[in-house]
Amino acid sequence: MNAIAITKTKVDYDVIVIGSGIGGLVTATQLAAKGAKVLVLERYLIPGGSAGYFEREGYRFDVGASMIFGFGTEGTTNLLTRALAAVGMKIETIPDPVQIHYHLPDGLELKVHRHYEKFLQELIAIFPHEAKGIRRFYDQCWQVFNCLNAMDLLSLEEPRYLMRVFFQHPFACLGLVKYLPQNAGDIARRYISDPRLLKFIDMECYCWSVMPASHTPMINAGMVFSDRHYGGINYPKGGVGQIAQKLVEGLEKAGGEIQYKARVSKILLENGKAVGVKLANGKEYRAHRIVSNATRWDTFEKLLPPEQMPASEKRWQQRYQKSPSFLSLHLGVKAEVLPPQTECHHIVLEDWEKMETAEGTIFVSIPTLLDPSLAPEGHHIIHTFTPSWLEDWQGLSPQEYEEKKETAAAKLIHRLEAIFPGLAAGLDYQEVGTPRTHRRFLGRDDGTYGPVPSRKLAGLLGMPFNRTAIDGLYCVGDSTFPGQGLNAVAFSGFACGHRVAVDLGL
Ligand SMILES: NC(=O)c1ccc[n+]([C@@H]2O[C@H](COP(=O)([O-])OP(=O)(O)OC[C@H]3O[C@@H](n4cnc5c(N)ncnc54)[C@H](O)[C@@H]3O)[C@@H](O)[C@H]2O)c1
Ligand SMILES: CC(C)=CCC/C(C)=C/C=C/C(C)=C/C=C/C(C)=C/C=C/C=C(C)/C=C/C=C(C)/C=C/C=C(\C)CCC=C(C)C
Repeated sequence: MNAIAITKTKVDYDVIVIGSGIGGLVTATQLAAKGAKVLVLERYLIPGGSAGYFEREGYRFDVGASMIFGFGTEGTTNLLTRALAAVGMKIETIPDPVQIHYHLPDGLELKVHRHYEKFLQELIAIFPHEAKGIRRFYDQCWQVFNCLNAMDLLSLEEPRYLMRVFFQHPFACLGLVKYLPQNAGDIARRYISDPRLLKFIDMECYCWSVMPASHTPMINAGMVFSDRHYGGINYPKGGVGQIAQKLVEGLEKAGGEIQYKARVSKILLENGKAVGVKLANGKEYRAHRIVSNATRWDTFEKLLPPEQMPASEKRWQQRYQKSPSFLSLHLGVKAEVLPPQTECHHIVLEDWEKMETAEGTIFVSIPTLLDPSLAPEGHHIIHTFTPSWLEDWQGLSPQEYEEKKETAAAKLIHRLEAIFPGLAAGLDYQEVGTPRTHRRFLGRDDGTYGPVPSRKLAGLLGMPFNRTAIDGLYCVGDSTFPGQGLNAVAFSGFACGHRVAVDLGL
């Protein structure tokens, strides 16, 4: 396919996408499927970014979490299924019967079953006096989800789409308009008063938004708290890395291109318009539209001159801050370490005061319980991670850095012995990642997990869509509406692809 020729200067592509995270790849595949000439530039060796993988001694580890939303088969919110289908791809998935097994302070033990009513019964059995409030809160989440799940999910920056969707689903649209400025904590407090139950709701939010309920947008809570029972949590066979691999396969089949080890060092501007990119190796490519899947901090402070940062970006940086990064422990363990009936995902916290502190909450994923092929026979993967800030890992000598990693890993393993007795003795392989690792391999400023509100905001209202103040430049991924999460960045990719396609007249 030929690039659309508008200017006299040679234009190599219709669209260049910087980065092959799931946000970037969904944008690229959506556009390639519509006939655009697309190039994806990825600085690393494989695609996927936070949803990538690495292999060591017979284990295939997911870089990020293994709890995947968006692989349902019904409705419109199954965005990973739909993104793959758009380029003729499909992934076999394995359903997870329990989203999370919580191990919380004061013996609060609870499983979030895929079956909604079973989850509610388990929660109500612990808080019988709040039975009504529990139902009313989670039922409101369903109202949000049902609105979203009724409509085509595309760019909210495209007036003709908004008009169409409003005429097709007026009540669903008005429902969403009502929830857009709200946070989950305010709605929970309307129905629930038990402080311990409210702390539980905080943890329900924190474990994916890294913010308590008061700072977690209700739209996102509605998606997560309902889709886990609707489409469910489904693990891609062969590991999370399969999602990006298949999207790349589909991209190439649709005529798109991807280059690895291609680090973009600069977005090229002419008369204030983004017209191309320059790679670290000096090569330059030009395109009609540039999409950045790097974080907004990386895009506007490193790929563009920071002294020319648009006022809207400065305002965004005041509203949102970088969430912590993670200390990640990738463990290979003997199978007998896991008690029978162990669930795939766990959250461990011993003291409510520490939920948001560094190395407070522990997240655990054991993907081999769903797909045993990811580890050598008789072994499992235990991926455990906990919030950690870059500054705690800076200014260390190589030896001090190694020692700090060892100490932090030993502390985590010791805490995990509470749910997996014998873990330390059953270790077969161990690799520790720090915020420095995330910064280096994912190219994310300070290794951040993504933006979080720096103060209480009105739900999702402050989160920017895909267009930026710079003509021809778009952002996609978790620093755009609606934020972190694979299904969330897939939405951002659908929206970005849609907006760019309309702008290109495709
Ligand atoms: N369970 C889950 O839902 C789950 C699991 C894993 C990851 N995640 C989420 O995925 C989201 C991230 O997705 P995303 O699409 O925003 O981005 P991403 O950070 O995953 O991907 C960005 C990509 O851009 C590349 N890149 C950065 N700068 C570059 C440059 N200058 N030149 C070339 N390439 C460059 C990086 O190498 C990376 O591959 C996060 O929110 C994360 O939490 C969620
Ligand atoms: C027209 C008118 C009037 C109006 C209009 C309105 C409208 C239409 C609106 C619309 C809106 C929309 C579309 C929206 C959308 C949204 C979305 C899609 C959202 C999504 C979301 C998602 C999410 C948030 C997800 C997330 C997830 C996550 C983050 C996950 C994570 C996980 C992890 C980390 C795990 C951990 C744990 C353990 C391990 C335990």
